[in-house]
Amino acid sequence: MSKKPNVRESALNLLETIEKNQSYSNLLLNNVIKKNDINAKDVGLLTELTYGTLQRKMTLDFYLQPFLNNKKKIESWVIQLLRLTLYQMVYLDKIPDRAAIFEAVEIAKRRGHKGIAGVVNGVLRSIQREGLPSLDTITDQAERLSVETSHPVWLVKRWINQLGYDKAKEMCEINLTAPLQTGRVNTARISREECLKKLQDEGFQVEESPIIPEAIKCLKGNLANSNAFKEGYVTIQDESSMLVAYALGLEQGETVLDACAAPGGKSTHIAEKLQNTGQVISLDLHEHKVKLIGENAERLGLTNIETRALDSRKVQEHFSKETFDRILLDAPCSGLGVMRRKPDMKYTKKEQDVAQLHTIQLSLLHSVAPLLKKGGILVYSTCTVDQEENEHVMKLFLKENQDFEEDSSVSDRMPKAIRPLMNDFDLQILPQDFGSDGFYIASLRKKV
Ligand SMILES: C[S@@+](CC[C@H](N)C(=O)[O-])C[C@H]1O[C@@H](n2cnc3c(N)ncnc32)[C@H](O)[C@@H]1O
Repeated sequence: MSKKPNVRESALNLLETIEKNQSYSNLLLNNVIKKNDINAKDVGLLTELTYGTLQRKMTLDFYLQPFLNNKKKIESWVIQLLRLTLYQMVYLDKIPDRAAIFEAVEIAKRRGHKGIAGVVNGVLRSIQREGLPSLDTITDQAERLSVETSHPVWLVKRWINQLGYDKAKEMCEINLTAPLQTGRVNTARISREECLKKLQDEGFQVEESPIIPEAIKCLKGNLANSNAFKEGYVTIQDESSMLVAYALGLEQGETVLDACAAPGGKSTHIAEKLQNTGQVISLDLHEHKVKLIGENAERLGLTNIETRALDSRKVQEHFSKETFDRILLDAPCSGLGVMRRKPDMKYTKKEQDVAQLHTIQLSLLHSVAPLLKKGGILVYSTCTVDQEENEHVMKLFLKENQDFEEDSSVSDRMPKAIRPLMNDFDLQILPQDFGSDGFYIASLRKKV
């Protein structure tokens, strides 16, 4: 009978799969936890080891490099094992170095042979003896920040150019920390106070968000496992995403198009804000994704959402001009604002991806624009922090669509705490602003 892998072996297996398949770390981790029925204590350690090692990959490689110089070609699983162990030695106070090294050597013996175990032991003991190489040898500012915070140098340079060094540095640093889980209370069914009470009675450590009236912070536990979630009182959503429904300035009874809607986080928020009146038409490319919107709506008891699998670049074939009071385009994007949640993205994204997205974002905007009623509001949002996908897209769209104008009243609709961050008609949230995802929201109005 095969023995269940221990936590470090599971972390090693995960790191290998993530690197080979370039699969999303968050999805893989959840699958492994479910499949191996890992207990709560070990889930914490497995998450820390996997995410931590991934988050710090480039820094760990910088530290390892001088100790690997004279070694013949080392297999990739051994490199992963060295990264994983060095991560524990450098960043985790609770695990003594000797325990981390002992475990690594045992894994190397089981997975490889005595020779490999000897290499692993030798490299780790040398680091322990000689200490880590100094980052001060890197003189270029961008390169140093890249290695120090484990972000590709093209991205660091891009952020320094767009935001300045200090903001770029803050963002790289916060990307190394674990995000807090936040939830959105379904105010069509329950007040925030009552929902908090329900969750507290279930043993969750939750509190009000000071930023958004219907948001809660979950300090301990996973809201997805709560009865309040299963019974449709709460949805797991980042606070930045919750601002989109505010920007739309919804009024009861309105007809709203959500053109890129799956899995339905924002559609369901809109439907809740409409208090189950009006109609939300939620589109996404594929049937299986659209199904998720329906499932979420059902869980939340929302009956004002209609879903369709559709390429939103073809919406004009399906809906008449000036059908909708509000349109949301929560566009496909590079996701550079959510790197904390998906650290593997740091190493898989390429600079040319950003330029390609810009084209589809604009074409989606052009397609949905005629469907908006005169005087209606079009909100464009992304979970990225890149100007090319955000401000530049807006600028081009406005230039080519003279029947739209910047909607400077959007600030009045936002929660008070957000207003100081707003520009005239748009808002770029950085993860360091209040700990939420990096996110962009712009509001445009169709001229009357
Ligand atoms: C940022 S996600 C949407 C998240 C969603 N608004 C939410 O809050 O749950 C972008 C979505 O756009 C969809 N998408 C990409 N291209 C599309 C297109 N041409 N037509 C419709 N949906 C598209 C993707 O499938 C993806 O689900």
